[in-house]
Amino acid sequence: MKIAIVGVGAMGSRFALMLHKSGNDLVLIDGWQPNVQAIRQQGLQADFNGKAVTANIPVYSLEEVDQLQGYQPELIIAFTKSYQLDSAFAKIKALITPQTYVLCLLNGMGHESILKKYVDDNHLLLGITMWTAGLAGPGHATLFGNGNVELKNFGSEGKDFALKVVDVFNDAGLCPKYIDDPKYAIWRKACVNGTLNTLCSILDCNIGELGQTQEAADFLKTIIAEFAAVAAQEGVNLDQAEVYQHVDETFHGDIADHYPSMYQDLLKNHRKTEIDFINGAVWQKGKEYGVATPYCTLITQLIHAKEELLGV
Ligand SMILES: NC(=O)C1=CN([C@@H]2O[C@H](COP(=O)(O)OP(=O)(O)OC[C@H]3O[C@@H](n4cnc5c(N)ncnc54)[C@H](OP(=O)(O)O)[C@@H]3O)[C@@H](O)[C@H]2O)C=CC1
Ligand SMILES: CC(C)(CO)C(=O)C(=O)O
Repeated sequence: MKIAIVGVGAMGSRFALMLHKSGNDLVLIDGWQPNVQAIRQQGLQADFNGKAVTANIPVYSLEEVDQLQGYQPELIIAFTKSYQLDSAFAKIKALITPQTYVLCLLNGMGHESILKKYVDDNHLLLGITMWTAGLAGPGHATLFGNGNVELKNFGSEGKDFALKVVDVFNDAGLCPKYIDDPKYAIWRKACVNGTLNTLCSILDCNIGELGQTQEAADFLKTIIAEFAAVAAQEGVNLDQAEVYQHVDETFHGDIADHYPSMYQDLLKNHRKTEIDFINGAVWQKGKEYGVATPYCTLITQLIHAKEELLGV
C-alpha cells in the first residue's frame, strides 16, 4: 500500500519501520527539520526491542511537500501531536485526493472535527493504539514492548478500505482490530492517557512506578468516573470497572517501564503537552454539560502550570 506518514516522531517512526519492513511503499513527512535531516542522511534508525535497525525511506519536510506533486498516497497516517494536526494537514492537503484515506490514532479527543476540514467522513479512519514509542533524538526512536491498533471507518462507507488497512497492519505485526465503536475506543484510551500520562508527569515516574503507589487505585477510579460522567453526555457509556482493569493491567504489563508521551514531552523535552485534548477536553465538555470535573480541572491546571514553569 502507498502510505504517507505525517508526523515522524516516536510513534510515526514505529509505524514507519514496521510498515516499511512488511513491504509497503512509504513516504515520511515531518515538520521538525533536524529530524528530517537525520532521517535523510542516516536513514530512520531505532533501538527496536534491543536491536539496532535502520530503514532508508524517502522523507520530506512540511515545507517540501510541493516536491511531492503527483504523489498520491492511498493512505495518510497522522502521527503529529494533537495540537500540530491542523497546521500539518493545512500544509499537506495538496496530497489528499477524493480517493485518499486518512487514519488518525492520536491520543485525545476532537481530532475528527479537525480532519473533517481535509477529508470526508467516508475517507476518515479513526481509532487508538496501545503501542508505545520514544525518541532518543532526531531520526532515532526507541521502541520496545507490544501493543495493538483498534480502528474503524468514521463514515458509513469506507469499511472495505478499513479492512484493507487491517490486513496491511496485520502483515506488519501491528496487531490491528476492526472495531464497532471508535468513539468508545477513543474515550476508553483517553481514560488511559488521562490517568497514566498525567499522573506519571505530575509524579515524575513511569507507569509501573505509578502502579506501586498506594494511591493509584483511588486516582484511577476517581478520574475514570469523571471521564465516564462526561462521556455519558455524548452517548458513550463507559464500563468503568473494565476501563479500570484495562489501565491497571498496564502497571504489570510490558509497558510498565514506559514513560508516557506526556512525560516525554513535558519533563524530558520541555515541550507543550496534549493535556487540552485529554483531561482538559473533559473539563471543557463538563462545563458545557453541567458536569463537575474537579479532578480533571486540577490535573489540567497542574500540567499547564508546569508548562509555564518550564517555559514551553
Ligand atoms: N509516544 C507514545 O508512546 C505514544 C504516543 N501516542 C500518541 O501519538 C501521537 C504522536 O506522539 P509521539 O510520536 O510520541 O510524538 P513526538 O513528539 O515523538 O512526534 C510528534 C512530532 O513532534 C515533533 N517533535 C518531536 N520531538 C520534537 C522536538 N524535540 N522538538 C521539536 N519538535 C519535535 C516532530 O515533528 P513536527 O514538528 O512536524 O510535529 C514529530 O513529528 C500523539 O497524539 C501521542 O499522544 C499514542 C500512543 C503511545
Ligand atoms: C503508552 C500509553 C498508552 C501510555 O498512556 C500512551 O498512549 C502514551 O504514552 O501516550
